[in-house]
This record gives sequence, C-alpha cells and structure tokens, in this order.
Amino acid sequence: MGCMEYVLVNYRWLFVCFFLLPISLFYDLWMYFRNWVVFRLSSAPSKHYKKVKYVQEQIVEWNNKGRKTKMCSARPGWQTVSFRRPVYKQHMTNIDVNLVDILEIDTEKGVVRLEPLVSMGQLTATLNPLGWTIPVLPEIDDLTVGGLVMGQGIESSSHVHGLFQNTCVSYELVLSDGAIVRCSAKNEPDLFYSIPWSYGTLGILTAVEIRIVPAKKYVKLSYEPVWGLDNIVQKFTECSGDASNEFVEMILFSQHEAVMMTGVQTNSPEHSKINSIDRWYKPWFFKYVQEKLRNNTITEEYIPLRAYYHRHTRSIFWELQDIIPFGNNAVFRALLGWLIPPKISLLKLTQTKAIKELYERSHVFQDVLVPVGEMEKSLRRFHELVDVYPVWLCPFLLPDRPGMVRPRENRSEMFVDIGLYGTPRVDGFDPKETARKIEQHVIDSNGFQMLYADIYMTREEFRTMFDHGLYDKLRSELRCEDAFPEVYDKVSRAARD
Ligand SMILES: Cc1cc2nc3c(=O)[nH]c(=O)nc-3n(C[C@@H](O)[C@H](O)[C@H](O)COP(=O)(O)OP(=O)(O)OC[C@H]3O[C@@H](n4cnc5c(N)ncnc54)[C@H](O)[C@@H]3O)c2cc1C
Ligand SMILES: NC(=O)C1=CN([C@@H]2O[C@H](COP(=O)(O)OP(=O)(O)OC[C@H]3O[C@@H](n4cnc5c(N)ncnc54)[C@H](OP(=O)(O)O)[C@@H]3O)[C@@H](O)[C@H]2O)C=CC1
Ligand SMILES: CC(C)=CCC[C@@H](C)[C@H]1CC[C@H]2C3=C(CC[C@]12C)[C@@]1(C)CC[C@H](O)C[C@@H]1CC3
Repeated sequence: MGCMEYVLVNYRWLFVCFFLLPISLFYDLWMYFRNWVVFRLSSAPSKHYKKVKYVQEQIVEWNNKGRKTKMCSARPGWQTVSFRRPVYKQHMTNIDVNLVDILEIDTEKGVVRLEPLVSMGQLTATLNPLGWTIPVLPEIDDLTVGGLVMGQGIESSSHVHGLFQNTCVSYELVLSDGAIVRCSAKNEPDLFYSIPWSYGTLGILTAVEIRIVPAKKYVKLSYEPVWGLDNIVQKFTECSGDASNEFVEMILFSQHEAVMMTGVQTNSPEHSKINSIDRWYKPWFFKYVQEKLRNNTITEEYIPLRAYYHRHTRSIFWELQDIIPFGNNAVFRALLGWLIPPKISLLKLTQTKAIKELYERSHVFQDVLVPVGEMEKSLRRFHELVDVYPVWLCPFLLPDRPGMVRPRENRSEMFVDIGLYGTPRVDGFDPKETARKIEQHVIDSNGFQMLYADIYMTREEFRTMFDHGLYDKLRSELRCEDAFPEVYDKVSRAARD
C-alpha cells in the first residue's frame, strides 16, 4: 500500500473533513439555488411532458435501431444510495431521465405528483411547511422517489401504512415501445402491482402520485429502555401492533439492551421539552438514544417533524463514526457540525479501491425483512453470524396484495426490518459465506432481503424468495424480455461492482 493509500484508508477523516465536506456544502448550495430558481420561475414542472417526450424519443430511437441492447436509466452509479455500482449500465442503452421536480400538490384529491428524481429532503422541505406530508417518509435525504418505488422504502410509520410503494396511488411509465401508460389499482392493476421491487425492468418511471396526509409541527417521542431479548421482542411486537403509535422504531445496542421509541404528531408541545435534534451542535441521534439506557425510566420530548424524519441523516445511521471517529465530539460538533454529513454520493465517488476493498472485507450492509414471529430467532442467528451493533429494528405491515413481495398466508402480516450496518465482530468473518447464511435464514423464515445490499443467491433461490408469477406475465405482455434485464440481473452480486 502506497503512502497516500495508507493515509486515505487509515485517516479518511482528513480527506473527508478538508475536501469532501466543503464540496458537499457547495453542492448543497448549488442545489438550493437551482431549486429556488426553478420554484420562482415555476418552469420545470410545466415542462414535464416535454421532458417525458425526450424519454419517449430515446426509446423510439432504440426501437428503430433494432432493439439490440437492453435499457436502463442513465443515472450514474455513484449517485445511488447503495454501496455497489451497477456495472450492467456499461453495456446497456442508458436512457436519460432528467425528471427532478415536484409537479403538483393537490390537497383536494389528497395526492402529491412527483417526478422520479425528487429526493426525500426536497420533499419534506416543500410539503412540511405547507402542513402536509407523505405517510411513509424514508429518512435519508438523498433517497429518490423512483428508487424507492422501483426498489423499496421503509420508515417508522410503516407498521400502519406498509412500505413506501403501498402509499402510491398511480404510476406514469414509458414502456418498451415508447408509449406512455398511467396505472393505478383500478386501472391496469396487474401493471400497478408489478412495479414495486421491479427495479426499472418493466418500463421507465416518469411520475408517481403519492397520498398526502396532514402534517403537524412536532413528534411527541417517547423513549423506553428495555433489557433482555425476550422483553425486547415482546415490547417491539406490542408497540408495532398498536395503531395509536404513529411512529415505532427500536435500536438494539447489544443482544440484551434496546431503546424502544414510539411517537405521535402534535401541534401542542410542552415548550420546555422541545428538542431540535437536527441542530449542528446536537449529539448524533443514535448516540443520544443510547444515553437513554443509563436510566430505567421512560422519557418524552417534542421533536420538530422534519428533524424527526431526517434523524438518521446526520450520522448516516451509525456509519459516519467509522469515517469521522471524533464526529460526535462536542467540540467538533460546535465548530464543524454544520458541515455534516458528507454526501453519500460523494463518499462513493471518491472512495479509493483500497477503501472499497476494506469495506468489502470487513463491513456489512444488510436489511433483512422477516415476519415478527421470526424476530427473536433471527436476532440470535445474526448475533452468531455478525455480532454487529447497533441494529435498526423497524416494523412494517405487509398487505396481502399481488406482486413480488407478499405474505405467505394470504393475509396481511406484520414484519420487521432488521438493519445490520457496521463492522462484524465475529472471528474469521467471510463476507460471501456470511451473506449466504443470512440469505438461507431469510428463505427459511419466509422473509425477504432489501435489494440495495449484496445478493449472492442463485437465480432459483431468488425466485423462491420473490414471487415472479405476475412479473413474468407482465414482462411477456409488455415485450420486456429484449428491452430490460430481469431484476436478478440488476441486483445480483455479479451485476454490481
Ligand atoms: C409550493 C412549493 C412548490 C415547490 N415546487 C418545486 C418544484 O416544482 N421543483 C423544485 O425543485 N422545487 C420546488 N420547491 C422547492 C422545494 O423543493 C424546496 O424548498 C427546495 O428543494 C429546497 O429544499 P432543500 O432541501 O434544498 O433546502 P433546505 O431545507 O435548506 O435544506 C438544505 C439541505 O439540508 C437538508 N435538511 C434540511 N433540514 C433538515 C433536517 N431537519 N434534517 C436533516 N436534513 C435537513 C435538506 O434535505 C437539504 O439537503 C417548491 C416549494 C414549495 C413551497
Ligand atoms: N429507508 C429506506 O427505505 C432505505 C432504502 N434504501 C434503498 O435505496 C434504494 C433507493 O436508492 P436511490 O438512490 O433513490 O435509487 P437507485 O438509483 O438505487 O434506484 C434503484 C432502482 O430503481 C430503478 N429506477 C430508479 N428510477 C427509475 C425510473 N425513473 N425508471 C425506471 N427505473 C428506475 C433503478 O434503475 P436503473 O438501474 O435503470 O437506474 C434501480 O434499479 C431503494 O431501492 C432502497 O431499497 C437505502 C437506504 C434506506
Ligand atoms: C434504513 C434502511 C432500510 C437502510 C439504510 C442503509 C444505509 C445505512 C446504507 C445504504 C448504502 C450505504 C452506504 C454507506 C453507508 C451506509 C448506507 C448509506 C457508505 C456511505 C459508507 C462509506 C462508503 O465509502 C460509501 C458507502 C455508500 C453506501
């Protein structure tokens, strides 16, 4: 390892603090200015169909040239919120999809109409001041509507509303022949239910309508420390089944220590208990939550809604502690905390081969979705396999609807997302072998894996985990076979570098 490489691997914070953070700041300022101009001129939203026409033209041209290679979006791999880069983009026809705007907020119909590249940060900045929100708002600022619809999205309100796609009302798509189609549960239900988890392999998404619900100014959040795995699972199951909780989330700090968080929105906070956790000088959220384990008491406070939504953005869950080890230090926060976090896309763009290999060898990013009844067994198994803490636990309701992901018993079922992000502490950790064991556990538990993470399953195993019945039918009807790859060929380890 050369000298420069050694510094970049072992002192990545030097590069991040002195180079990446200032660049992230300029990038944010540029986007802020761009959005401000767009909003003032109101020009881009009115140009939606002009931009969609451009997508159509590219697909028609691809047809005219003989449908020779498959298609995917031209969004560069470094911009996506996942560790891997999509190598498949190199040998496919890349369709330029410049659709970044919030098109319309229709409070009478109760929907917001969005282009696929609208990010979660942009959406909360727009909707929340107007007194509206969407039912499931995934917490990382840079996640996009298109990625969440075509992939999957989850948040602490999912135990009531389901996954991100379960809150969508309609999709607008350009198909492989260049035609535009609009589908909803009533009109074209087969296509509507096949789009989630399809990873852009049925068509190019150009707009989405999502339900909106009134937003209040604060979330009244309660923190309850829980000890002992039995109690942890019992408390989690109880709170997830209680629909009076608008938000439910648990963070597991060891196999036997957790903090349960439940919340409701309110406009009447107790002023002495307001905590704006998003201020730059405040501790990182997960560290702050961990402090709650010091006392065996339930505490409550009022967090501004947008700060609650993006509570894990500042520390990228707990990933930033590996990049800037002193990032949560009070002095650092006071002086430079306002520059945090570096953009995930820039971290990806600038990571060297050595850093990438280091993460590959000694890091895990996995979100495992299993029925709540399998939670205890799964937590024990993942403790044996990786011993990574904190662990993110988020419940979600899986409704009985057609599509790739559905409950086995043909009735809605409560699931838990077990998020494993960090450095495994087990001896002899082997990323591939461990991932295979996790996958087998998920299949045996009638669960699913989030597909942004590494997938080592064979095609047959993948088809066992995800129901391809409706998807295959639609791919054949819409002439997708020579137009778009199968999902497996976009998400398997072989397709991503
Ligand atoms: C009615 C209306 C219509 C609009 N229509 C459009 C449109 O069609 N197209 C368009 O592009 N824009 C539109 N806008 C502008 C709108 O998208 C946002 O105001 C704009 O994107 C600025 O958002 P921001 O996230 O960059 O700004 P800021 O709120 O200043 O945020 C700056 C950065 O910090 C992050 N951030 C801010 N607060 C928090 C927090 N509490 N926790 C964590 N991170 C945080 C943000 O996500 C962002 O990355 C519209 C606005 C309104 C009110
Ligand atoms: N809280 C949460 O729920 C979190 C979720 N995630 C994961 O992150 C992913 C989203 O990341 P993000 O960077 O936004 O998205 P990505 O760019 O990673 O896109 C995900 C997939 O959606 C496809 N896609 C996106 N837009 C379109 C479109 N307009 N038309 C057709 N296909 C499209 C992409 O196709 P193509 O390959 O052709 O570009 C890609 O296969 C989700 O899949 C989710 O699982 C990550 C962190 C947190
Ligand atoms: C809440 C859910 C469902 C998932 C959260 C997953 C995220 C914590 C990870 C998804 C992609 C990850 C990446 C990184 C950190 C953790 C994620 C955001 C890095 C920024 C870590 C540093 C590397 O150099 C680049 C990584 C890119 C992907």
